[in-house]
Amino acid sequence: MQFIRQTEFLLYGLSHFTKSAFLSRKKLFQPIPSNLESLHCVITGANSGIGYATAEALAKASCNLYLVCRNKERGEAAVEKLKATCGNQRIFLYQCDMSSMKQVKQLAEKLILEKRPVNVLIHNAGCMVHQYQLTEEGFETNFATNLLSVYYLTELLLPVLNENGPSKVIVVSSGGMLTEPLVIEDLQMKQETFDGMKQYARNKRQQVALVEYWSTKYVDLDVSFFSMHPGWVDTPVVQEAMPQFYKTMKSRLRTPEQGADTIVWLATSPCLGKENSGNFFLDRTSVHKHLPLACTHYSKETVEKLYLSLKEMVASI
Ligand SMILES: NC(=O)c1ccc[n+]([C@@H]2O[C@H](COP(=O)([O-])OP(=O)(O)OC[C@H]3O[C@@H](n4cnc5c(N)ncnc54)[C@H](O)[C@@H]3O)[C@@H](O)[C@H]2O)c1
Repeated sequence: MQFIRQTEFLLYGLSHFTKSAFLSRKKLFQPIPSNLESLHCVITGANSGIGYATAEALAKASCNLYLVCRNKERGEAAVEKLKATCGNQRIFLYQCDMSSMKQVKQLAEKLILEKRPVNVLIHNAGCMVHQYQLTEEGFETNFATNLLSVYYLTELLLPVLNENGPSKVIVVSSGGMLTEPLVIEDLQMKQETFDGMKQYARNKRQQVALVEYWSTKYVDLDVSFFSMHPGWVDTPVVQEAMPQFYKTMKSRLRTPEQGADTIVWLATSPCLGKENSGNFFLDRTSVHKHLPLACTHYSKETVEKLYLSLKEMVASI
């Protein structure tokens, strides 16, 4: 089955995730407006790659930005560069290691205390760590960064998002999730040989399922939920974590700006709301979450179990 999934994924990716696929679809895209002062956007992992390109496009669109970065110096450099190049002074830095739930909680508390009227939450920070590595709190690192923090920060900021609605939660997932079914047991891969790439793809599938779940659970809140795939993009994470893929695909990879395009569109388009909540996007289009032969479908009950496991894990933080 894994062979079928990988082959199907590769063929689909070569025709949909490359730079040329983006350029052919871009012809239909409308420009992003430049007067979006009413948007208050939190972006995690905002000092490099797709996160930085997202911040740059939103800064040019006059949005208020709260950049969440792990490293203070790199975060400050990103803020200064954005202010200088975009002529937007409403850009603020929040230092947070997203693999630490304690820090994620402090981040949410700070945003609430400072009364930041957040109405867009972009979960962009992500990692693919190949070694089995635990955080200080005892969580496997990929799981903590890619999934648990996404769950936790969203839940903590929901009251703020609702109060300042219509709001959007955007999760930067990955097409790699198409190669994995929804795993809800052994979330930290303790019971099998650790495989960082597999864990990353599982986390990305779990993100997509969680977004779907939130869209039905919080249907009465003034918040919509979206997941997306940026395409195959030339960024540090691809260079470092997937060197062979990077070497083979380098000339076909998208620029970070091209990868950020759908995130920026999701954040800024007034046409997106409850009717599209829970959907998975690629190149400004809602696309399917499963490959035809991959047998990756799951039930709502399964996602609910995942949700409850995550809830239990952060209960004592
Ligand atoms: N590049 C691609 O081809 C591709 C494809 C699919 C999905 N994605 C996703 O896009 C997102 C952005 O990745 P990118 O390609 O721009 O790579 P990147 O390495 O440039 O960006 C990842 C960002 O996340 C931050 N980050 C990682 N761990 C963190 C932590 N514990 N706390 C705070 N920040 C942390 C990094 O510092 C970095 O700024 C990721 O979620 C990634 O999974 C990328």
